[in-house]
Amino acid sequence: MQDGAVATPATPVENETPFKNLRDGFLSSVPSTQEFKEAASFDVSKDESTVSITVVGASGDLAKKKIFPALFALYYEVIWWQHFTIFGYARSKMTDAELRNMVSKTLACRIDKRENCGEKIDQFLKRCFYHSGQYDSQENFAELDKKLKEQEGGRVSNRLFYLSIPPNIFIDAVKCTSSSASSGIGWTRVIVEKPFGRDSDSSAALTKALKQYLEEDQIFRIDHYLGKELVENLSVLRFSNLIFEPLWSRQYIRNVQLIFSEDFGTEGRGGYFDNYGILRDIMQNHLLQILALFAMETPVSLDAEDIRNEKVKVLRSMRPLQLEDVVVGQYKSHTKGGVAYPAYIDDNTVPKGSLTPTFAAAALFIDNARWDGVPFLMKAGKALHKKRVQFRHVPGNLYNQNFETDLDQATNELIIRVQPDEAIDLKINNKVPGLGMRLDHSNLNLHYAARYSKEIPDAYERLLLDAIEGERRLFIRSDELDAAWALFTPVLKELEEKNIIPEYYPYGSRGPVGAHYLAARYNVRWGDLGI
Ligand SMILES: NC(=O)C1=CN([C@@H]2O[C@H](COP(=O)(O)OP(=O)(O)OC[C@H]3O[C@@H](n4cnc5c(N)ncnc54)[C@H](OP(=O)(O)O)[C@@H]3O)[C@@H](O)[C@H]2O)C=CC1
Ligand SMILES: O=C1O[C@H](COP(=O)(O)O)[C@@H](O)[C@H](O)[C@H]1O
Repeated sequence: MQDGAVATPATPVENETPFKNLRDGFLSSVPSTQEFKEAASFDVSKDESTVSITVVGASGDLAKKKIFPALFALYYEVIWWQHFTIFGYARSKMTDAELRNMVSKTLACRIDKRENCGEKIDQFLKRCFYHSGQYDSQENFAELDKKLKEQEGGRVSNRLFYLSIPPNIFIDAVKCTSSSASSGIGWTRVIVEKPFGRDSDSSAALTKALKQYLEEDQIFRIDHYLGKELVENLSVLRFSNLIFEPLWSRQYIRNVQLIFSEDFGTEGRGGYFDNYGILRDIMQNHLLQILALFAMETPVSLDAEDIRNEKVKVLRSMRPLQLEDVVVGQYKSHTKGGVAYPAYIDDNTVPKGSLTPTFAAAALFIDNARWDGVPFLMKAGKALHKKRVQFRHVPGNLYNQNFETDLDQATNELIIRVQPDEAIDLKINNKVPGLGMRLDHSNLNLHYAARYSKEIPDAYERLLLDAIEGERRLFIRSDELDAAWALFTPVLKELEEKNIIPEYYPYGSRGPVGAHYLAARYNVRWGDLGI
């Protein structure tokens, strides 16, 4: 709490909530065996069944950076299923020992952070195996199936395949998985990584192809932003606080801003990125998902289908993005403090003369009774001056100029910082103490690091646990995906067909000035990136 206004209770909320199930205890403490037994509803058949997780593309960047560390964190925090196996699968030749060595390197940085971590890593690695094969070989997947069966030891087998591979080989891998390596009696689920196509047509084709081999409820389309703590908290903030929900409409909210800013370029991923650009990489998925959660109507229940129904409804109420409501940019080289930062096109995996946007700002509108006329402004960019993802909404002002304050400055704002330093800030106006009447602006804030001692789980931990539990709430349904692409496809086509030249901005800057003109057109000033 800033400005020393009100004392907060000394006991953190986490200590007031007794352990109820594995998720409640998740990351706060490792549950005792007794607690684990009491949480039997978590996995009723844990003695008889097995869970096998196969990371397809195990040699790749995402597997090393996110998936194996998340699996280990789940293992460390949740004791986990008595019988579980993790397989890496890729074309690279590796033995089990080499995979374990690779995984242990990715975990090394965690060792000193957690109690008994080294011991836990050793136990975890013993459950990790590797099989080398082609992504389109039924025979190689049948070999994997055989190895999985050996580990499953005749128990009911539940299998999760995480497709951490480039999109052009998704379908081959799904086909082989479903025909040669799916589980017999238990469930088989497949996590699919973005990008889910490049536009409406390619996305529909991908969905159609996936559905040749899988039912919709077997497909878990991951958008890792939905697994981020502050994005999860958005619905809680909205629907459990009476002070917010009545204000959540055009009547009180002037504009909503969703800002994604990275302080590094495409570094090493230029080949992938150039085929997609920032609108597809960040806006059409991560930012639009946050927008949908922010703007949807109250769902009938917290069930996955009820929430996803509301998200689809709000996405379908939106106007497709118009070319005049988009500004695109691309970073150029810049030297600062004697260090030369490269331009996007200096990346040797990017084609010469590429016009692919690394920055975009956009204004979107929802044509429904709640949001009619409210601009939802998005800004996303790489190689900017700060690393920050946040969104804010700006309600109208109740006071007027008579009180020696800048009217625009005096609006209330709710700022939700997704990362880093997760925080929620509510900007309020208050009177400066004294005999006069002068207004000041202060923040009521919840800074997670100060409020909670527990480590915030990585989005991939939450999402992997959800997929294993069959919880679909945070995964994208195919009709959601169609609705999201319908909003972006026309403008993406226009940008490409008209060869729109991006505005060039220096690496490490605040991005193109065009973003400010776009916001100004809707009478909006971008919020400062700091809270
Ligand atoms: N990396 C990231 O931060 C993010 C990635 N994603 C998505 O996750 C998925 C995996 O990403 P990432 O790990 O970066 O991908 P990689 O490029 O590292 O590829 C993963 C593995 O797939 C195999 N592979 C790569 N290219 C080909 C090819 N042309 N043909 C056949 N096999 C190939 C390689 O394994 P081998 O040669 O051993 O078979 C490689 O190790 C992608 O869909 C990506 O879009 C999504 C969000 C973030
Ligand atoms: O999906 C993607 O997300 C990352 C940013 O993820 P974060 O969790 O680190 O915020 C982005 O760098 C990448 O380009 C994109 O594909």
